[in-house]
Amino acid sequence: MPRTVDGQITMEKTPSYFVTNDAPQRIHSMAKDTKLIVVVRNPVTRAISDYTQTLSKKPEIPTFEVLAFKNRTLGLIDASWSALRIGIYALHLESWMQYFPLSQMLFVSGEHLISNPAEELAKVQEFLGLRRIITDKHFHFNKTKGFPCLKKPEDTGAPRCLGKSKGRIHPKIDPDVIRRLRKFYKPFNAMFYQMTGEDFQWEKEELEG
Ligand SMILES: Nc1ncnc2c1ncn2[C@@H]1O[C@H](COP(=O)(O)OS(=O)(=O)O)[C@@H](OP(=O)(O)O)[C@H]1O
Repeated sequence: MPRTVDGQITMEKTPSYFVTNDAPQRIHSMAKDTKLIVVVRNPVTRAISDYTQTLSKKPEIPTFEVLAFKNRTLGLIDASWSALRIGIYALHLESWMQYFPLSQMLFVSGEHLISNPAEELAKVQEFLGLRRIITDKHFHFNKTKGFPCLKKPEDTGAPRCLGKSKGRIHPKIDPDVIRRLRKFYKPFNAMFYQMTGEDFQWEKEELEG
């Protein structure tokens, strides 16, 4: 990391740090006042999204349904498969809590980042001690893509949207597998809500879905 002078904020974004065993201790020994931002999303959707990304690079991999189980007949989920393991947020958060207080962590809802990006960005700006510069005037929802695009309010140019390879279409997964995964994550999600003091409503979202 480069040296940061007064008035500067140095940012680094590596999603895998959240699930890397050595990361909390190493980051803490580098700068213990580091602020941590984690974008979290319904772990079932996250797993399918993760799988979809791998599938786009390696089309020959087994189906999601095959990879998700150690023994499908027994309903034994393979929690060591990284696409599933990453979504056990409570487990990973526990390691970070050994080194950092919760006041130095912000959990951004991936779902809200799409449905209400301005509100989510307001939280980020406040957390970082920044003036609220990015507001709803900076977003334009692209219905075709299903994502908000970023625009400069004073600029008449086209808004900047997610690239072509982003927001991939997920394959249809066996509803029974989805049900089993929801059941699997339920206690871990509850633990995560309790630890963060925030209810991400992933169960409610599923009822509606
Ligand atoms: N701004 C914003 N808000 C909410 N969600 C977002 C945003 N940008 C990216 N995404 C979603 O994050 C998923 C991973 O993104 P990427 O595919 O771009 O990641 S990667 O860089 O290729 O690893 C991917 O999920 P899927 O839609 O399931 O593929 C993206 O849609």
